[in-house]
Order: sequence, then structure tokens, then C-alpha cells
Amino acid sequence: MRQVWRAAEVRAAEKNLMATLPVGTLMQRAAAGLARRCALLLEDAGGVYGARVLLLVGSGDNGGDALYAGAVLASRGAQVRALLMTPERVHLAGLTALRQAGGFTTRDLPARADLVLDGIVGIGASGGLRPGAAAIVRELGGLTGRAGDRALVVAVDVPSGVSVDTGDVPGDAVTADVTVTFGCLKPAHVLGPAVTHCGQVELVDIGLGPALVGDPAVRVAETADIAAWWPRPGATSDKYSRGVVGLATGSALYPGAALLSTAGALAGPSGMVRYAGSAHREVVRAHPSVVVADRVATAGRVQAWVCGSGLGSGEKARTELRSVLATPLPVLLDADAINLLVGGEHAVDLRRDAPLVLTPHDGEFKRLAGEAPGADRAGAAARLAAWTNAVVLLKGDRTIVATPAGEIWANPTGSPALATAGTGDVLAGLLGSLLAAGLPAVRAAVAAAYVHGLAGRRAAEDGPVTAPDVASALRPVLAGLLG
Ligand SMILES: NC(=O)C1=CN([C@@H]2O[C@H](COP(=O)(O)OP(=O)(O)OC[C@H]3O[C@@H](n4cnc5c(N)ncnc54)[C@H](O)[C@@H]3O)[C@@H](O)[C@H]2O)[C@@H](O)CC1
Repeated sequence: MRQVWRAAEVRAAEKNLMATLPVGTLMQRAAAGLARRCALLLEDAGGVYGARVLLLVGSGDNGGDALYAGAVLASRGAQVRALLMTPERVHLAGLTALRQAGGFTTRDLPARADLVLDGIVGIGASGGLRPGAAAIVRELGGLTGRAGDRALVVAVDVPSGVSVDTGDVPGDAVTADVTVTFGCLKPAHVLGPAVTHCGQVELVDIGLGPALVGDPAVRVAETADIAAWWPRPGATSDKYSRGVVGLATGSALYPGAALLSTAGALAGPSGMVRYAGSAHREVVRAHPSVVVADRVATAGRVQAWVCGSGLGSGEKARTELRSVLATPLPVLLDADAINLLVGGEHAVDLRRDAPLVLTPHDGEFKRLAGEAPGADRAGAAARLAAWTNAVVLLKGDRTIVATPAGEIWANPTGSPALATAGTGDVLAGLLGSLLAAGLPAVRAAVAAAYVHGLAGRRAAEDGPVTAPDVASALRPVLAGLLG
């Protein structure tokens, strides 16, 4: 699991660490790592010697990092120019180092650069970019290097213009090929639209780890976590002991949702899938191993329920929702079931001790919470989780999982390919299967989002993606993941 820390927590850790080290040590470590990465990029693009490097230098330490890294590149023969955003306020020691190494300052954006180092602003940013910096950032795409190709852009710590703590991008922002960050990941590296501005994120160890204390703002699961959590059958397992997942999904109008949630559930670790709903004939025809009924009340025993995808909004749908919420079992509510919660008619049913998982997309989130997730998607998901006492999986390019206690996970495997009808039904089924197999709700949500994202990517390798393609990709993805 990777830990992600907000700017204030990073600052506090840096302050504690700096108290134990000679002045400037952390910045030297940061700049050395930054220069190393830039040199590697330049070596791949024709060499460091003679390369044109443009430093965009803001007034803070982020600019200082860029100046020191520029000094290293200048000492290796690169032609380094620094464009100072605020010449009256600049990291003086950094500027001196650059000049001593043979670098210069410039007043204007040059026409050519092989590499641009974005040190306008880092974790000290407040609000969107100032107009002067924003104008320069808009011009960056036009810079070309010695082979006539686009200049490489390396962001120092975070791309300037993104909101460090939320991943929002409120206005103009640098789009980097590589972001070199120091000490730990920040939310902008893993959340929201900022992620696409970061390019490849590389972490330079400056020794901050032990100084970061308490709970991280955000967590990111890695393959090893998913593999460790994923329930596997043992020698004495049977179909019941592996968990049975019940699906109250689909309807006469939307039989496809039933089929897709079933396909998702069948790829999961539970030993059996029961389907309860109007699409039972279609389900058993497509998936003969599924045991079907037409109502939740007659479905038989399960260890977790998935309810909502394509369920409809009539009285029958309300009855089925009440039935699953009345059980002492983990319940996942998706799509129509989330919409049925709007208006508070089921508030009493929601008072339950067993785990509840909600999987809204933005529209469902807005209907339920009364407002769109907004710029701080992780914060919004955590508020809804606390309010509903549920684990909330907020779907998006970077799906977020939040718990009522405020634990937040960012899914790293998302794919734009998943933005197509029915993929959420597949996710709901898979997640329900993990709940039925006994995984705690937060892990089930994190693991399902992770695997579903990989399946979306894999399906996209073969062309435009439909939800059945994602369901079909789950099994090979899991084979690769679980070995
Ligand atoms: N504190 C430390 O120990 C270390 C800090 N490091 C670097 O220092 C950075 C943080 O430095 P600072 O705290 O000086 O802050 P920054 O350099 O990120 O930004 C602060 C400066 O930018 C200006 N500014 C704020 N918002 C702006 C906006 N929207 N548009 C344009 N200008 C804006 C402010 O006037 C302020 O002077 C990190 O991101 C990292 O790059 C690294 O050297 C590692 C060690």
C-alpha cells in the first residue's frame, strides 16, 4: 500500500526532519534526484551536453529545486536558461548556484527547448496560477527541441496549477511528461484530473518517511495488496463455505443489468451466485451455474446482497430493497437502489449494523448527497460515507473508496474505457462476490475497483470496449494477478 500525504502534513514532517539536519540538506537531496531524472531523459533524447533546458522558476523553494537541478545540468554542458516568474523574489542561493555553473536568466520564453523544468509552484501553491504564470504555461506546448519534437516537461514535486490536496485542476496547469516528487506522494498524484497532468510520477527518497506520522490522507493499493486480500478456496472449501452472493438486480425492462452483474459476480471468489429478480430466465440461460428465483424472499441463503443495477423504481423494486436491507448481511447498493434512497423513504431501513456499500457515479452521488462531488472528490466521498454510515465507492476516472471513519483510497487502475454503459453492473457483481466471501467492505471495494480497472484496460487493448468485454477480461486479469 502506498501512502499519500497532504501538503500540511508534508510540511510538518519536513520541519521536524530539517531540525535534525544541516540547513539545505533536504533541498539538496531533492534537487540531486531531480537533476538525475532530467539527465536520464536528456540522454535518451540526444545527450545532456548542448541540450537546451528551460527552468520556470517561481518565488518559493519549488523554484529553488529547479535552480539547483539546473545548476547540475549546466555543469554537465547543458544550456540552461531560467525564466523567473517574480525576479524580485527568487531563491537566491539556487540562482547563484545556477550562475556559477554557467546558467543564465532570460526574460522571455524561448522558441526552443529540449526540456522544461516546471518549478513555478509546488506544495506551497494557493489558488490557481497567477495570470503571468498561466500565460507561460499555455505556451509550453509550442516549444520544440533539437530534433524538432515537442519539449519534454518535467514537473518539480507537482505540476504547477493543480490543487495539491484534492487533485482538482481549477484552471491552466502544466501537463508534464514526468513529475519528480520528494519524500512521499501527494493527493494530486493519485486523485482527480490532476493525475493526467502528472505524467509518470517518480518519487525521490529524501528521508522523509519516518517523520510522516499518523494516518495518510489517501492510500493506494498495490498488486501485492490485492493478491494478499483476495479470498482463495482451501482444500476443505465447498461452494457454501466460499460464500454465496445474492443479486437483486435487473428487471424485465433491464435484463442486461442482471446478466452483467451476474457475470461480474461469477468472476469473483464466492462459491455460488444466486439471482433473484424478473430476469431470472435470461440469467440461467446465459449462466447455467446460477441458482435463480424471482424474489429476494424466495432466493435462499446468501452471505451478501447486491441490489440495484437495472432494478427499476417501482413498488417491487422498493420491496426488494427493503428485503435486502432487513437482512443482517453485508449489502451493496448500486444505481436504482441508490436513487430509491433519495427522499429518505428508506432511512429507517438504513439503520443496520451489517456493512453497507454504496457505489454511486457522479449523477447518483448528486441526487443522494444533494450536491455534486465538486472539486474535492475524496472529501465529498468521505462526507457521504460518514452521513450514510456506508463504504462509498465514488466511480470516476480515479475511483475513490471512502469509509465512514474517513479512510480514503484512490484506485490507480482506472481506464477511460470503463466510461461505457453496464460496466458498473459488472463492478457491483464482483464487489458483492468479495463481500460474500468475507472480505471487509473497504477491502472488497478497493480490490473490486482495482481488478475492474485492470479489466477495463485489458479489454481496451482489443478495441472499443463494451461491458461484456470488461466482464470477460476479469478472469484473465485475475489469473495474472493471483498467479
Ligand atoms: N521544505 C522542504 O524541506 C523541502 C521543500 N522542497 C520544495 O519546496 C516546495 C515548497 O516550497 P515553498 O513552501 O516555498 O512553496 P512553493 O515554492 O510551492 O510556492 C510558494 C511560493 O509560490 C507563490 N505562489 C503561491 N501560489 C501561487 C500560484 N497559484 N501561482 C503562482 N505563484 C504562487 C507564493 O507567493 C510563494 O512565494 C516543495 O513543493 C518542494 O518542491 C524540496 O526542496 C524538498 C525539501
